[in-house]
Amino acid sequence: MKALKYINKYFIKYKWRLLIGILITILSKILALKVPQIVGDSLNVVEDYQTAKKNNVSEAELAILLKEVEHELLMNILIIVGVAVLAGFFTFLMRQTIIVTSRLVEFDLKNEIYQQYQRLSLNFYKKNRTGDLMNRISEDVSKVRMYVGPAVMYSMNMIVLLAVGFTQMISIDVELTMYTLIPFPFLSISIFVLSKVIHKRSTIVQQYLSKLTTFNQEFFSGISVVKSYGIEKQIIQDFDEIANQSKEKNIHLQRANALFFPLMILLIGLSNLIVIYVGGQKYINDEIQIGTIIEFLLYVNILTWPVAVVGWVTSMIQQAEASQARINEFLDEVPEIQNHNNSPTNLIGEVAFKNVTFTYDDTNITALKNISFTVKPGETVAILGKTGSGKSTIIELIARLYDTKEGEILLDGKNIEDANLNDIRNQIGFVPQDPFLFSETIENNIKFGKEDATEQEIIKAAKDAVVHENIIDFPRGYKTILGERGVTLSGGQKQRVSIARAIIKNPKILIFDDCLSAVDTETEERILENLKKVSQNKTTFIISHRVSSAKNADKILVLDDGKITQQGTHNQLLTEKGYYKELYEQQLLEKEN
Ligand SMILES: Nc1ncnc2c1ncn2[C@@H]1O[C@H](COP(=O)(O)OP(=O)(O)OP(=O)(O)O)[C@@H](O)[C@H]1O
Repeated sequence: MKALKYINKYFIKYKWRLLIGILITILSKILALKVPQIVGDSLNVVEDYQTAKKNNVSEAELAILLKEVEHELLMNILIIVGVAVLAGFFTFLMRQTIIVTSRLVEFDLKNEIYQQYQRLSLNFYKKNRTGDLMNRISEDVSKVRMYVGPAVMYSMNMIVLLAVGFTQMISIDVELTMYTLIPFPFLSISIFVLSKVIHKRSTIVQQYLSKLTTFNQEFFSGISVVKSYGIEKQIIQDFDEIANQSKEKNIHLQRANALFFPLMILLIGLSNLIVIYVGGQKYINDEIQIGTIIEFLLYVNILTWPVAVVGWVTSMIQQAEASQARINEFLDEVPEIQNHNNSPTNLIGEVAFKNVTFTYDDTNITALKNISFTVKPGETVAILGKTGSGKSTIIELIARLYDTKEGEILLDGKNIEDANLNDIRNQIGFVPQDPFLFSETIENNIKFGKEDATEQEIIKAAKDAVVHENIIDFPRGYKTILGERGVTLSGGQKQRVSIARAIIKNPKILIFDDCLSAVDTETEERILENLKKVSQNKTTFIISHRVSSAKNADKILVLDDGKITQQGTHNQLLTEKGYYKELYEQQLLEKEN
């Protein structure tokens, strides 16, 4: 129950609702336990009448007795009906309070996990798979809800029924109660052992469920690769393999689960036999009345459910414990990138790297080696270099997606880690290498950069990104829905919508990570021309493999294996022997051909 302690704060938050629910549960169970007593009394009244009949009581007295018996039976029937109606009403209220509380806690917990997901850094998402993330916020939270709602409700049921039921039984006949109780310790021990097995097996089942979700999620995301390589058969085989393993683990779990009820029924049946045998002997010896035996049999049957539920509730709690432990693992994760400053940071736009060396933790690849450069506010910098030379790493550090351990990154002369994280991200317009668009309208995808953007602003941004003409060609224009259920944009169109999204933010720093790779050189020219206007007073980073994207930049950095090998303007670099000049000549040749 260590992990589930986390949920206590929600019990406190909803204490009144829960307390009322628990009170109602107690009332409804006390009422339900009145029934055996009334049935027992009724039978005893009938038996008294039969005894009187045998004892030669006069006709007149018998007639009066019969009337009394009939009256009492009628009253008892009415009471039983009344109790049933009231108990039903209380059960309804009990669900309305306790089960509704569990839904509220489920909602809160999901929100909490979601907020933590938002806080966590990029590295966390690299280490954990999407299917697993989804499973913990859905499947695992559902398991925890079962603990907060049904488990609490049934536990209360059980405690009240057992406490009140046994008290009533003992008050009638201590010896008979003791005999009736004999099977219960066996029941508790076997439940305990079984629950442990169930806990172990359900943890494994949960892991397999995560595996399946992850597999499917990746398959759906990569559907075009799967289809184009024609590897559906292989995928089906892989899926079958995981699904089969998952099925085996589930069957394994169900085998243990299936033992619960037969075990309960066996031991409860034993209790019934004991009541009939011991009770019967006591009746023969005139120690108890016939109604008492019936009353005991009813008690045993009423107590069957709560005792049977012990096992269910135990396994529910253990499954919730396993799930909450998985949830806590993520909730306890400290975001690698922390905000150390809550006061506002307004960027001017100077960016400087001072002897920055950066190694990725997961791969141990040193992507940047002793990098130093300074970019003045409003300048445009182009970064060129072979693939894997560290270009994207530089801009990921500027957006503080990672923190560097060696060297310093300065924004406007101050260490980037001392700036307000939220503010710097808000003042950076970042177009990633592989742009992601949501299954939403084009308009909303562009507005993502500025929630309150007007229609004019959206059109202006789209025009600057040279995508406006493409958008208005769609029948629904800016209202065209993208993604799974909508239109699929070409690679170049996606890049340009993504550029519009960055431009509309009107940020202080604009970053384009090789985002013109999928557009033809003519469109590239037009975009770059527009960007000249847009990026006035904005520090702009353009990562590219093309000289055409870099040639107008105020400064060009050439990277090789994490080091800056050349630095200067287009004209300066053309006078030097090196990667830039080679690239220029090679691309010039390609153009001519
Ligand atoms: N998230 C990451 N985790 C671990 N290693 C990474 C990560 N991202 C990049 N690397 C490694 O760091 C090195 C530099 O990568 P980076 O993406 O910065 O290069 P790049 O110049 O932008 O390449 P490209 O032109 O292909 O985009 C590469 O060796 C790469 O494998």
